[in-house]
Amino acid sequence: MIRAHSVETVRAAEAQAMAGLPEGELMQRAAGGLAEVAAARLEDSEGSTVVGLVGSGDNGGDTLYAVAELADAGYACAVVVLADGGRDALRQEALETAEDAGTIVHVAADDEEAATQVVAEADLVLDGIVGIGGRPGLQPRAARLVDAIDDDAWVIAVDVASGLDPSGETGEDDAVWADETVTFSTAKPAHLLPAGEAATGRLTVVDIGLDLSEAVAAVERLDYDDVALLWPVPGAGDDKYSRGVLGVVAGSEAYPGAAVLTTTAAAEAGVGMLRYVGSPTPVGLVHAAVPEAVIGTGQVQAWAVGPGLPAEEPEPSGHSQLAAARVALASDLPVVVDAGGLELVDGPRPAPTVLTPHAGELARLLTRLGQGSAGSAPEVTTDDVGADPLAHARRLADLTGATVLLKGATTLVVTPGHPVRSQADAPPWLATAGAGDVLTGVIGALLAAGLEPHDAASLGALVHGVAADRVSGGGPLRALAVAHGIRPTVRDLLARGRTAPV
Ligand SMILES: NC(=O)C1=CN([C@@H]2O[C@H](COP(=O)(O)OP(=O)(O)OC[C@H]3O[C@@H](n4cnc5c(N)ncnc54)[C@H](O)[C@@H]3O)[C@@H](O)[C@H]2O)[C@@H](O)CC1
Ligand SMILES: [K+]
Repeated sequence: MIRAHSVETVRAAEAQAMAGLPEGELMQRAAGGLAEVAAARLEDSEGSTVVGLVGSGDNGGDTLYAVAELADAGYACAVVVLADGGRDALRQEALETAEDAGTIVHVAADDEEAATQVVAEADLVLDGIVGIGGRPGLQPRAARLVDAIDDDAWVIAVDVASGLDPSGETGEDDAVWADETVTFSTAKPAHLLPAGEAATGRLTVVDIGLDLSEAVAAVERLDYDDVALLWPVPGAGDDKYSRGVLGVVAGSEAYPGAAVLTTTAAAEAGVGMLRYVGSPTPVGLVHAAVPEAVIGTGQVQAWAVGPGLPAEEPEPSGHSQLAAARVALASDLPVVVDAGGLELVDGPRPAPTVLTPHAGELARLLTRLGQGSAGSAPEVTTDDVGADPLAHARRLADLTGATVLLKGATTLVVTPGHPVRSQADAPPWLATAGAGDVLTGVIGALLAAGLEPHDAASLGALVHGVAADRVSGGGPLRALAVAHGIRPTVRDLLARGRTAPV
């Protein structure tokens, strides 16, 4: 699992580490790790010129010491001072070390033209304008210099891409767009959340010795090795019932395929048993495509409700299906609710619940629930959710007490009382009709096996994304192929867990 810690947590760990170390030791470690990564990238790209953009804080200090090491190693190095107050505002010892090693110093406020030229010519740029002490946005001069960076240059953000909100709460267009971020001891929320992830680029964590083992993470991301830890694997004493029975209420005369996709994915995820509830056309299709499924209601351990369910415009043949959906939602069993099923959600349920909206569905649901509780809450739009996905997912989680899985290039899983999970495993090709139905089937299978909603949703998102990646192989995919990719993906991820060193 990748964990990101808040700025406050990192600063506390830093203070604790510094208490037992000589002054400046942490910065030396940070700068040393940074210089090592930079040198490796220069070697790979046969680059020779380095520019550090430096601000007044410790982020600038890290950068100055790293540039000094690169200058010592023979690279042609310059720094561009962006701190208000120029040279005097920098850490003097760090500046002297860089200059002694042969670094040329330009003060942007004194000669912006010369500074712009040196930036434009660099093969590698170290962004040390601001780090975790930064406020969102760049000052105009910094923005102009960042604009001057050559498209072919390798841009390394030191700790956090300058201009981002380190907490990843608010998005910011005016930020350094890094190819890589070198951060220290732990990821920061901005690296893993939609508001900052794209500007972060590749994330490289350099260990500087902060102890965060007991610290609560602000954001988590499951990785491949977590599958073996979390995936429900049957034991010798299990039978189909003990492994979990999933009831699927999905598909309709208008959208019969959703039933096939959801049940196929649940079967591929290895559910103990499947029950399917629907109208005649999808029943026929499920019968043919997933012969393992039992048609009709019966005892289940969890429900998957909603893909292809026209809850707003019920079909004449779908009344008993809609009634089954309402019974499932009113039950004390775990439920994953998607698409049409979300129209039936009217507040908290007393049992484990996963809601899987995309941005538009989340906006509609918040508008509806917000109006219900506050009387005159303003309408929430899809654009509102797009601009601030985490806050809106949190709002729905708070209103319903449910786990909210907000789909997107980065999928967020928000459960009250848990660190946010953020998964970015899928290729953009997965943005295709039916992909959500597959995800619902996988999460349903995991809930039926007894996983907590937070784990079921994030593990489901991971496996769904990895399966899509494998199926795509860099090209188009279709949702049914992703559903069929779930089984080999889980098998290989479990095998990876068995062979991983203990
Ligand atoms: N906390 C830690 O554990 C460690 C921190 N280190 C480095 O120290 C950094 C944090 O240093 P600081 O706390 O000095 O803070 P920063 O270096 O992030 O920047 C703070 C300074 O920038 C100014 N500023 C804030 N937002 C700005 C903006 N948008 N535009 C222009 N100026 C802005 C502030 O007024 C302040 O003077 C980390 O990101 C990391 O690079 C490392 O040296 C090693 C360990
Ligand atoms: K930075």
